[in-house]
Amino acid sequence: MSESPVLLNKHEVESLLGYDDLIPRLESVMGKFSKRDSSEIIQPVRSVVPVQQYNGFLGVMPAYLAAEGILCTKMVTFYQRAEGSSLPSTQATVLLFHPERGTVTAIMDGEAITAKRTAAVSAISAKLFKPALSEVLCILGSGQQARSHYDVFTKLFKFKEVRVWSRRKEMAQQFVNDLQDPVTVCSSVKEAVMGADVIVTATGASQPILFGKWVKPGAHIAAVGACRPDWRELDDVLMREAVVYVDSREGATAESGDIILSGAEVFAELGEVINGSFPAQREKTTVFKSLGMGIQDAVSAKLVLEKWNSEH
Ligand SMILES: NC(=O)c1ccc[n+]([C@@H]2O[C@H](COP(=O)([O-])OP(=O)(O)OC[C@H]3O[C@@H](n4cnc5c(N)ncnc54)[C@H](O)[C@@H]3O)[C@@H](O)[C@H]2O)c1
Ligand SMILES: O=C(O)[C@@H]1CCCCN1
Repeated sequence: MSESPVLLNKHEVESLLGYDDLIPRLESVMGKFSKRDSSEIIQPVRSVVPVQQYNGFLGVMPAYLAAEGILCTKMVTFYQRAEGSSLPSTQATVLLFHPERGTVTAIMDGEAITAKRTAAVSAISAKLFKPALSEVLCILGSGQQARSHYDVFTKLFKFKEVRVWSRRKEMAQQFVNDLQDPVTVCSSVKEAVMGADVIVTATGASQPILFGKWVKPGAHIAAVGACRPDWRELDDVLMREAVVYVDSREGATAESGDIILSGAEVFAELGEVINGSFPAQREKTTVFKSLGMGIQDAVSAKLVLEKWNSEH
């Protein structure tokens, strides 16, 4: 008789998933992915079903990591919400399967996984690409991704100043009120990014909000929003002047409006830099365009289940 799957809610996943264990696993799996060894990793570009009348999408993100014995799928809905909407824009559930039996071994919240693994991968990009002397961090957006990015970037790096901007200033103020350490609320994107060494864009924008003319030469931009071919966060100047890195070439060329519409060239995948196949051009202005990958969810969910099993 097959055992029932382990069911884990958002609070349980949140408490079981820590960056100290997660970051090395993500570095390893991103490097393996970029080797394109299909006997190791199978991850198709996600399937996305538009829910047009509600400005939403359903994404299905399968991944199989043979060596680690991880068979996983994340189902995620993401919506462009009207300003002031109380509904979350991103919701997700992750299923783990027994690779041999095909049975479901765990069903867990995907929102905490998505928030943490996305920020962790951005932090890996910052480790590789941010200027040697990085004193100012700027975060554009004040939602789930903005908070997870704040948490992991201030955990890993020492910044003299952290700034935040949100399209609704009261939301930026609320974001800051929830934090222990001082963060400057900025009234415009220009004010927030001028002189910043590291910029995180984590908004639901579909038109550019970050313009290359404002960006300090040599800065690093971790851009996690705009995950549709017709959505933008970054303008053409920035996309064409920066050295552009991506999580996956296939995902970026299928889904990134910032890359597709600007005609920017992709220099390398993050995993190719981790493998040493391509250099980290830290001295130049760099953009890491993140779309999100099923393998990131897979290693995150496996880590959560391992931790849960060790405690039960
Ligand atoms: N790269 C990845 O792996 C990944 C993972 C999850 C989410 N995302 C994307 O990141 C973005 C943020 O996700 P989230 O979960 O933090 O969402 P969220 O709804 O929690 O936060 C979105 C933030 O963007 C702001 N915003 C919304 N529309 C805007 C607009 N038109 N202009 C400027 N700001 C706007 C909101 O006010 C809010 O501060 C979304 O585009 C989402 O699809 C990417
Ligand atoms: O990889 C993810 O989880 C997200 C879902 C929302 C759209 C962007 N990618």
